[in-house]
Amino acid sequence: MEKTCTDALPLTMNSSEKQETICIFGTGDFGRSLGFKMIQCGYSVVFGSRNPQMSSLLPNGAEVLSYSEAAQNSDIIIVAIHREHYDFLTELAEVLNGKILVDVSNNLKINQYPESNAEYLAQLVPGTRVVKAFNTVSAWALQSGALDASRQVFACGNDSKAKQRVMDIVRTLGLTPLDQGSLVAAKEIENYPLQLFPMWRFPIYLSAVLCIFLFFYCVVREVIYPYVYKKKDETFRMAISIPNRVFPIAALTLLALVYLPGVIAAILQLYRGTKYRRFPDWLDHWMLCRKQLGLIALGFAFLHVLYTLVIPIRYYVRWKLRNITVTQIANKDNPLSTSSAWHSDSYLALGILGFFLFVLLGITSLPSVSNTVNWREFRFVQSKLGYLTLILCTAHTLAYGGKRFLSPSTLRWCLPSAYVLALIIPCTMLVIKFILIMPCIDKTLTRIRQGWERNSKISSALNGKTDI
Ligand SMILES: Cc1cc2nc3c(=O)[nH]c(=O)nc-3n(C[C@H](O)[C@H](O)[C@H](O)COP(=O)(O)OP(=O)(O)OC[C@H]3O[C@@H](n4cnc5c(N)ncnc54)[C@H](O)[C@@H]3O)c2cc1C
Ligand SMILES: NC(=O)C1=CN([C@@H]2O[C@H](COP(=O)(O)OP(=O)(O)OC[C@H]3O[C@@H](n4cnc5c(N)ncnc54)[C@H](OP(=O)(O)O)[C@@H]3O)[C@@H](O)[C@H]2O)C=CC1
Ligand code: HEM
Ligand SMILES: [Fe+3]
Repeated sequence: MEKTCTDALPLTMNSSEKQETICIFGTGDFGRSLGFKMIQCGYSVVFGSRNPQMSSLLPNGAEVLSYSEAAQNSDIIIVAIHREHYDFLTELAEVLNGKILVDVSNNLKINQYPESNAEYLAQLVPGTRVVKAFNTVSAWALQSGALDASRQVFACGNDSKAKQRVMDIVRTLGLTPLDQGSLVAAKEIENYPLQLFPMWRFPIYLSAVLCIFLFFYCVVREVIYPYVYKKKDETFRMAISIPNRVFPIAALTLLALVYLPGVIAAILQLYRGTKYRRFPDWLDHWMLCRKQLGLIALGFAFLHVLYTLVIPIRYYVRWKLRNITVTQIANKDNPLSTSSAWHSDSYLALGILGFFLFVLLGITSLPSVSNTVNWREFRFVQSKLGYLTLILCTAHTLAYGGKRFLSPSTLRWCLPSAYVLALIIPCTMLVIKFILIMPCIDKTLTRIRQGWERNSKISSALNGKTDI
């Protein structure tokens, strides 16, 4: 079992077990934090610095020398210096010859330089073996131990032995090394910490546009229309009842958009008669951000449930109930309508069941949970239960609308009730999916997915073409 150091107290190592000496160039934030962590894990650390006497705040137990003296103490040198200050390393070429240089640098902008910092370092001191690593770990996380977000260390390098040595150090520090191949991958690794939720951008924009559109649609129907025709001020609806239309409709629409690409992908494969041609980029990207779409949809569903919980305590609802009670007393008999009881209880029950499965989908997408299930189990939950969630939530909305569906009395300026908008994508989707799972079609699709091709001659000629 490999020894790794999590956040243990400095280990007292007897001399025989002393681990190798690591040299760190630069006594700045990152150099100091990495040195501190390394000493904690039993390494001996020698810092290289421009002013060894002046360096303060260094972890105790560390030695600090000039760069060239420090380099002679180890064959692994971690260059904790900004790329802009690499030039002086050419003067150390002789003492660095044959050593492993670990480039930990990041840039301020994506693709700031034509080549990666690691490749630039390899050009500056060609006699060394450069490995890229540690740039995705923050100095603060190293120091505070809060490594949850950045426990993964992407590593790459042309010399596999050197890369292995560095990855062993990563493991000893309790981090997770991910081998990304040769030094060519350094550019991507350097861009990685600069991206800001790359997979969330499209889903967030789409959700924002959807919510804004739905909000104004409901304001037109439920605030402006009554004001124009009945001079009634219903602006208070913008606080609870309109958001409690916007959020559930957005939740249902986004949930349908999670499963729509799978349907489009299936239709594409049937149309092409093969699974061996790439999906168009827009479909690829859509497929890749389904998780984010699904989680945003779940967030909206939660909001909808919270807004629904407060319905009975709303002043407006209590005022309405009081009025109904008064009229009921006035005209005495008002027998229970079992059909209305059935109607309201059934749509609520469908909503609760749909929401339960929705939450289950969200839980299985937590890495700690999805890592414990195999691919088939994951797909069963995400795909099969996902569709069941969609069916239940669509049925909940249909039942909620009941007989009002598109009845002329609900149209306002020809605009149907908002919930009708929620039904467009899910119902279309479910109808197409229903057709796709017809045995005759499903059998062909399954064969295609198992590698059968309608006409391998034509498709081999077409192979590699990307779009339709
Ligand atoms: C709350 C929530 C959380 C979610 N979390 C995640 C998550 O963590 N990770 C995630 O990936 N998704 C997540 N999703 C999105 C969604 O549940 C999954 O992507 C789900 O797998 C989609 O199922 P599908 O049947 O539409 O598509 P898939 O099962 O992915 O299939 C899509 C298409 O891929 C092709 N295909 C599928 N299987 C094969 C095969 N064996 N051979 C060839 N082609 C094939 C077919 O064309 C198929 O139509 C989440 C959704 C929600 C609502
Ligand atoms: N800070 C962080 O969280 C992370 C930083 N990194 C990377 O680590 C490297 C160091 O970052 P960080 O420690 O924050 O930077 P700092 O500016 O805090 O420290 C850089 C160190 O480089 C040394 N250095 C050598 N030559 C020069 C020079 N000409 N001008 C200035 N400094 C020089 C200095 O050490 P001395 O004075 O002893 O010579 C200085 O302390 C960078 O490449 C950064 O991208 C990567 C991941 C996270
Ligand atoms: C605990 C679970 C749920 C309960 C108790 C519930 C309850 C309700 C209630 C009471 C309404 C009527 C709201 C009103 O008249 O103001 C409603 C409407 C609606 N619900 Fe739910 N719901 C649940 C879950 C869901 C989920 C998971 C979805 C979709 C993903 C959803 C989608 C909708 C939609 C689209 C409407 C119509 C909104 C409108 O146009 O007014 N609901 N729900
Ligand atoms: Fe810094």
